[in-house]
Amino acid sequence: MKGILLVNLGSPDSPDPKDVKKYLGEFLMDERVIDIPLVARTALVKGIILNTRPKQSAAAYKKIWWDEGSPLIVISERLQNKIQQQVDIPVSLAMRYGSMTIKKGLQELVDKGVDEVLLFPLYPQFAMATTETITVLAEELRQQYFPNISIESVPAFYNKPDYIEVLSNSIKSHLENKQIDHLLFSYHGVPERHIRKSDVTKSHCKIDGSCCETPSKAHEFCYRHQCLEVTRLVAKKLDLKEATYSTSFQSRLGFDPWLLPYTDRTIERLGKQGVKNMAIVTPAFVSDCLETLEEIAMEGQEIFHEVGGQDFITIPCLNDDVAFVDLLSNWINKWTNTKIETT
Ligand SMILES: C=CC1=C(C)c2cc3[nH]c(cc4nc(cc5[nH]c(cc1n2)c(C)c5CCC(=O)O)C(CCC(=O)O)=C4C)c(C)c3C=C
Ligand SMILES: [Fe+2]
Ligand SMILES: [Fe+2]
Repeated sequence: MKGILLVNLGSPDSPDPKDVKKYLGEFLMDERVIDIPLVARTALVKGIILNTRPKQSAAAYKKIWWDEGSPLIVISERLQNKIQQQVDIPVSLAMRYGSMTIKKGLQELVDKGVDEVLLFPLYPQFAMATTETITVLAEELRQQYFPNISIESVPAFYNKPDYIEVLSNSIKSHLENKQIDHLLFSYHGVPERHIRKSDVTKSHCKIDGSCCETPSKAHEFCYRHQCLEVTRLVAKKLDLKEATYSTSFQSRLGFDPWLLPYTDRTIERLGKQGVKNMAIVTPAFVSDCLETLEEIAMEGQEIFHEVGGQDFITIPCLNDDVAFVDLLSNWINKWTNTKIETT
């Protein structure tokens, strides 16, 4: 029997610094997130980051935490429940980090009689630190604990026309009757090094002005290309004029060069250049989370107001919107009957 495992990033069990430290320890010790040799990674994460960051992150989590729990997890559960109502096969939910493990999710499916799993990383764009770490871990767990099941993974869906349509419609509906001067597409950042590492051609990704627009096999695994494509395709669909939108990357951690331009500096620059009303959309996240509710909706807004900006509209993620539920359920139903199309 077929079954679905939706996988998102995960959150701490609570906004308590102790739980945040445990969660960050697991997350940042992942070799696909902080991709340096084990000894250096341990020294950096356990010796430096975990001594200071958990307190700071816990304070941020406290600002956005809901009575039901972490927004990212609550929203992912709502999505799972709504999809389950539209498909005939079992749908489970797991998180890459934290208590809702992929192992438990696979076990739940196996207990229901599933032996063919469609692994569905909830990320529109491929990244080593998201899609790849999920698929690699799921395969390791399969080999070790579930050798009698098969796992097929849903690839990044950043350029699927029906996804672009749902995203564009969501943006349009949130901007209805609003006068905005600029729409910023802010994606989670990654270190530039991750882009080069994921380049299957080993020579295409120069992270310059043009490589991401020059067709290449590398783009199947190029996070930067896939982010820029989402912006381009949505802008085309919504007929946005060139100077009225742009792309930036948020949530930088550490001192390595990450993808440019940075979101916080872009918001500041836009405000200083006289943009009075701006909107911001975050298409690397399908569920609202710390990075959208705190870093963008709170910190981003504060930066914009400090430099003279006025209206700052944060467009919610697709979350459990009916159109997004229909989209994912449609893809799942197609796979249930045949095989899902790959990009
Ligand atoms: C959308 C995809 C994401 C990518 C790519 C990504 C890369 C990445 N992240 C860090 C470090 C942190 N990320 C944190 C939170 C966080 N990151 C994502 C998504 C991506 N991360 C989400 C959805 C969240 C929010 C989780 C939630 O519970 O709401 C954090 C924790 C918060 C903080 O202290 O800032 C860290 C740390 C790195 C190093 C990285 C590298 C590629
Ligand atoms: Fe992150
Ligand atoms: Fe590129």
